[in-house]
Amino acid sequence: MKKDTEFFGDIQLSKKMLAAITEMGFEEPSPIQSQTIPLVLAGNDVIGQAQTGTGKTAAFGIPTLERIVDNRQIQALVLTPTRELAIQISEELTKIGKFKRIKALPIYGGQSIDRQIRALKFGVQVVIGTPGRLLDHIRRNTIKLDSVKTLILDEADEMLDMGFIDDIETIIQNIPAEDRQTLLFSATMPAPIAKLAGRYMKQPHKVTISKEQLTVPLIDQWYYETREKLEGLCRVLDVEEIGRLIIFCRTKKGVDDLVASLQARGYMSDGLHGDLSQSQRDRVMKKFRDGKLEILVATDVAARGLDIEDITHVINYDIPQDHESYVHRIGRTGRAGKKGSAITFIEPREYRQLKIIEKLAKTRIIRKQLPSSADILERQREVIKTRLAQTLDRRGFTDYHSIIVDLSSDYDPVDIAAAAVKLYQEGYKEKPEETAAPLAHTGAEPGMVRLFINIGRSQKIRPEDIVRTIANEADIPGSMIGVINIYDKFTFVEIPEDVAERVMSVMHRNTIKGYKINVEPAKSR
Ligand SMILES: Nc1ncnc2c1ncn2[C@@H]1O[C@H](COP(=O)(O)OP(=O)(O)OP(=O)(O)O)[C@@H](O)[C@H]1O
Ligand SMILES: [Mg+2]
Repeated sequence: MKKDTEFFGDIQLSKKMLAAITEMGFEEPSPIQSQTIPLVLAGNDVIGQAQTGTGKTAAFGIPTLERIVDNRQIQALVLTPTRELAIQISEELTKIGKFKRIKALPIYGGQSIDRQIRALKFGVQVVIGTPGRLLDHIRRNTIKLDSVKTLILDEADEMLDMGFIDDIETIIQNIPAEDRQTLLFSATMPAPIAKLAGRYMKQPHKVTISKEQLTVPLIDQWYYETREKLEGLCRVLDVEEIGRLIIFCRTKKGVDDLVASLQARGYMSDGLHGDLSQSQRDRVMKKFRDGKLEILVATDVAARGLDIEDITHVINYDIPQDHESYVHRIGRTGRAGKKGSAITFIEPREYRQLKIIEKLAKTRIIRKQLPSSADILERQREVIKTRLAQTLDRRGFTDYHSIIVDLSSDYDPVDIAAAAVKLYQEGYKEKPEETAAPLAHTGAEPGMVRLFINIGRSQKIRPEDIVRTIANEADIPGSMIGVINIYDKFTFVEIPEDVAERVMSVMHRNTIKGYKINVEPAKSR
């Protein structure tokens, strides 16, 4: 007889299932997977708790999809707290169910309901949804849940949290109770959840991986105490070797403000929060996943479940409201065995709150001093060294040989090279980002050039002062100068292209009301 099962660790799975997860690069089950998959396959209710990034999606996904039969009825329903997570889980389940040809459909608010209705009519076996939109479909009678056998609450504690509980109960009431299997998964399971779960679950098996520590040991965790968080953040961004980064803020406005400040300083960043349109949310997430965006600034909407490759750092620009939020936020890095760094900024009065989080998350968050100017310089030197080495390796600089040959009759070659680096470093200091094109037109009207003016801590400088100074120093009428945008410590002006060079050279290292200012072309994002 032909064998149609194979082993994943010591779990017996169908060949089709094993082929799919092998294609996904899974060789061995993770601890939560080896403990929960057999229980779920046997039809049990399960509460699964394991650290962030340890494969909980596949822990419920593999056995649930393995039990799905070949018809076009909804047999499994996954509830998630956010739209982005619904999309992500739908993608992962589609991969897991690839050879079983399982149709999974994400259903969430902000997306055309008609399109969802058409897809549901076509017939799918797994639905992954956010509670609000699911309720919508239930009320419109556009979704049939009477053949659902498995209900999964991913991020169960968040789902059962006060805000969601009524919605969840209504959804549960639409699923036949007799043969319903219920699964709860999360990295955090506060005690009251187990009690609540008792209402919906039948003799649940509780599986807990690693009781000692809620956070992942591969994540380095530290904090900075400062009253100047923006300045501190920029220093950190200048010294840390960052691949991809999520910065968490407490409020939507906080996200918008920080994005504006970072963009103005030339850091490629964009925001994600609940007030954006769904198409904006999708666009930002796509850019971030595709590596076209280095810094994602977000509210807690991005704290749970998101699995994005190579996030090297998570920064809590605002301290999280509780230890659960801390655990989930920092868990966006250090996933699937990779290393990560989690940095928290606190103001002096938030020290106690940090200590409470540290204690409840059963972790260690060490204190560090903000990088000094010397650290930043040191890092710039390293970057220059790397770039020089790359340039040397790539060749293509022979055009410049004659300069060196000419100079070497009078100077030592090592001195010439060092002087070239100094020249570069001085330029580099003024333009921290390599993308700073000379006189960038970033966002400016045709024929105009936008300049970025950093006025440091000199809060007393008003836009009129800036316009007057530029007009006087560069000898152009004030009416030619447009003031674009005013933030705390910097502002943009737009000036005609043909006077840009002059304004730049006159204004460079000038002062306004005795304060030193810094003028440079606005950088493209
Ligand atoms: N057995 C495995 N072998 C290799 N990689 C795996 C395995 N299981 C899961 N992964 C990968 O590990 C990553 C993290 O998995 P997943 O998103 O399911 O974590 P999680 O436990 O749900 O985390 P969170 O608590 O943040 O939601 C994913 O990229 C997933 O594809
Ligand atoms: Mg998850």
